[in-house]
Amino acid sequence: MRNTLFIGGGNMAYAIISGLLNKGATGVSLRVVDPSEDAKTRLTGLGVPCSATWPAEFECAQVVLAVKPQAMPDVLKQYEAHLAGKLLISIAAGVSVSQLRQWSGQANAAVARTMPNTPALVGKGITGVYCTDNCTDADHREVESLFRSCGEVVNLTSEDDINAITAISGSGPGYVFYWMEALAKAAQELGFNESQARLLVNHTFLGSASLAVQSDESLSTLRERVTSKGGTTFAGLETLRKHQVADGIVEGAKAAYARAIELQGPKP
Ligand SMILES: NC(=O)C1=CN([C@@H]2O[C@H](COP(=O)(O)OP(=O)(O)OC[C@H]3O[C@@H](n4cnc5c(N)ncnc54)[C@H](O)[C@@H]3O)[C@@H](O)[C@H]2O)C=CC1
Ligand SMILES: O=C(O)[C@@H]1CCC=N1
Repeated sequence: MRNTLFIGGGNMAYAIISGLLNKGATGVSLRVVDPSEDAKTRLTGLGVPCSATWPAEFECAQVVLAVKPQAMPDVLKQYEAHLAGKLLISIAAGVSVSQLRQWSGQANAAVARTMPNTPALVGKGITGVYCTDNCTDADHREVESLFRSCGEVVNLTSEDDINAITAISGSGPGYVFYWMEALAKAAQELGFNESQARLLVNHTFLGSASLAVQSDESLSTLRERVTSKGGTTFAGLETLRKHQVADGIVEGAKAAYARAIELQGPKP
């Protein structure tokens, strides 16, 4: 693995770095630049040096851009002098390749625009990867192995697919936790205490997702297997349908996609 500098050491950088360390990378090949004391404490705890300014002594051919989309223009301007000739690996939602090139002052930068998700923290993430044409085969391999260390990788050939994947798997854990919270609330209303409710919900989602991963059958078939005619699941699902829950999920994902496009701004 190449030496890699992370710009931004917040939640996602922490998740990816944890994955890399779990797969055998060492703090020697990684650095983080982040002015936040919190980030420094957490990353130092992992054995990865984190400094408030660019670590001049650290040589690297690639940087991971892991700051908030709104901070990206200023951050790229701030570090412009250090970025020349480096592979830029962005994880930011709704920040386009052309914006990254413009703000970093490198019209021809090799860029990997990616979209991971928070389950990366436990090695169960999924990351969409789009590489510009001027990325080398070695660049592709580096980016893929970076994200394979924290889960699955899906290679994409169109940049817009990154916005679509943001709406599905990037934001997806947010929708899943929203649903889990609601089911845990129902469990408590039916008399379970908080920790029992959490256990029941955690294992219902974990078990269902594991079953779906291991099964060749469609999601509809798996759902039908649970649903006895005139039984309890049928009653539950009928009520979900009456409340148009499926439509709400589809509309929610579309709203996330629209927001990714909006963050990206007009095409140059
Ligand atoms: N949280 C999520 O589920 C996902 C987030 N992303 C993307 O990851 C990026 C980071 O998100 P989070 O980690 O959630 O945010 P975060 O707020 O936890 O981390 C951002 C970090 O950037 C640091 N930072 C701010 N200004 C800086 C500067 N000038 N130089 C260096 N570091 C600076 C902050 O101190 C902070 O630690 C965003 O662009 C987001 O779109 C992508 C996939 C999933
Ligand atoms: O909500 C966001 O904008 C980021 C990107 C995907 C997940 N979290």
